[in-house]
Amino acid sequence: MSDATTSAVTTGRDAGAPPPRVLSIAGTDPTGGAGIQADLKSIAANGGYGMAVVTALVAQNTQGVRSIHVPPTAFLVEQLDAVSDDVEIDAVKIGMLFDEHIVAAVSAWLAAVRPPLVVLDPVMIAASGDSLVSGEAVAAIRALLAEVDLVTPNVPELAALVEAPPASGWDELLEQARRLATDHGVLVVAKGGHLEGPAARDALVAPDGEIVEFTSDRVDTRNSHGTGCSLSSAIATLRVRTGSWPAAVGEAKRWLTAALRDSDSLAVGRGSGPVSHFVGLWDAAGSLGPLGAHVDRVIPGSSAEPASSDGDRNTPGAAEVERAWWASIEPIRTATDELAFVRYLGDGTLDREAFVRYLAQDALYLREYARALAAASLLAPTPEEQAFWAASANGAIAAETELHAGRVGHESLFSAEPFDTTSAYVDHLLAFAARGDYLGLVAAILPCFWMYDDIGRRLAARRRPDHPFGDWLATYDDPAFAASTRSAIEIVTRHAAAVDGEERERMRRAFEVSARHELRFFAAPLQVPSD
Ligand SMILES: Nc1ncnc2c1ncn2[C@@H]1O[C@H](COP(=O)(O)OP(=O)(O)O)[C@@H](O)[C@H]1O
Ligand SMILES: Cc1ncc(COP(=O)(O)O)c(N)n1
Repeated sequence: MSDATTSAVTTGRDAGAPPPRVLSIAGTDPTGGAGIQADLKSIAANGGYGMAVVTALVAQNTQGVRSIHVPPTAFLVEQLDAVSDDVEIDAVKIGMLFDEHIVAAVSAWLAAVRPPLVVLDPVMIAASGDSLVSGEAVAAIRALLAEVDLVTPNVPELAALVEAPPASGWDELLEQARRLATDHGVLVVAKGGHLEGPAARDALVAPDGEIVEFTSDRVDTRNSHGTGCSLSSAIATLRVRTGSWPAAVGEAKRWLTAALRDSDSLAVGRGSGPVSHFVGLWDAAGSLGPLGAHVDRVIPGSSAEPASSDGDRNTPGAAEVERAWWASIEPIRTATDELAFVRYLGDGTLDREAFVRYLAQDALYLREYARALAAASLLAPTPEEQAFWAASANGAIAAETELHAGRVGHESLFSAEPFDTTSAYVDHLLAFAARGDYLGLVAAILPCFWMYDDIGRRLAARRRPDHPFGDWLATYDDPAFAASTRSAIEIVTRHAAAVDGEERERMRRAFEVSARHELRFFAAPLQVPSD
């Protein structure tokens, strides 16, 4: 299994490569929220070409499962062969397998075809609580783990696979995931959707025990039908596109959270409804205006009216801006993750002097960053934004600087000279402030929130009792900072969605330049400063 990060999720299409051809092998949901129907939407929403082989037909809706019809296994094999005899498959996502006969047929097909990537969602129980597997299936699914790259159990599925009671907390969930990963030599995405608490946490756990955590705010909705199906299909698709499992899981979760947030807008069914798979795309399509906008010829005598052509057809919504901007800095984010400084900080092997150099630069940076935030408050068009930036300025100067001073001592901190990388970053921010350019300024401010929050989550997950930088890594795991990051993203992307394309691109460039400054900032402590 290679983790080399190659192509980026920067565009809808990856240069030179066809869209990933992703096959879902799963059951059906006629209401379109789970199973194969959800998989096809998820694959498409994440830039792949979806294909589907049906294991079982399920008469279900948002309220529950009514009955299950399983076609003969021989027909399942015919469907599988029909696909693999003709199409080059880039990734397979396996969902509902229902019984051991289906598991055996899929297992034999995998052994013969050997698709490059296999993700297994070990579906056992629908969100409604109904069982989707028969008696012997769990043992057969456990045996199938030897043939897959990554498995995505929820809390009860993980418990069934490791033959333990369902985890009641995060640490217990991680422990079970570690056991499953080690025992079966498989990557595990342990999903914490069923746990309590304000955050929805998932973790990617490797057989060697390495854990990468992914956290989002818990969306207040009952529309969790098909979240597991959608997540696993997105991961399979994005793994092909990014070449990296952590990037694929992170991107998939980010997309799913946006789709959950928009789910109430769908109004499908009276139970636990589907997520809004095409949230970004529909935001963009919404700007096409009323249906009929594409009528470009009116035949004399017909009653058809040409639709109004005003409005910017390419205007995205805030969610789409969020996704596009984050994707546009994917190579920068990956390069940051791969920096020796970040890796050594995570595994605890970082040289202490380099760590102190980093703290000193960070303290110098934060003083000026606080000024940039204060300027954003000064220029803000609404009292809410004014208050948000002012509170962030306060947070940056007070809490963070205290934190640094507590570690290194005021003297060595403030006697340090700024590195060129620090000065360049600060100058980039303050130039927007000096020009009174609110939109450029807040776009430039955003990566410090967003990238720090993103990297911080992964670093915080590396903590262990004897970690030399353990107390520092713990500071990255701050729910209040995660909440501020979310607010900052929402403020900036809302503005970016409201301006014209040229202005939006100017903002995105300010954002991207700051992202590059973040990369250089993290690289600097291990580089010999130039004169
Ligand atoms: N209310 C929620 N808000 C945000 N993310 C959620 C929520 N519920 C579930 N998720 C996410 O959806 C995915 C599926 O999670 P989970 O509900 O645990 O699995 P399943 O759908 O298989 O039962 C995970 O990434 C989880 O973190
Ligand atoms: C055919 C089928 N497959 C899977 C699920 C579970 O969906 P989820 O766990 O994603 O809510 C489902 N309800 N129907």
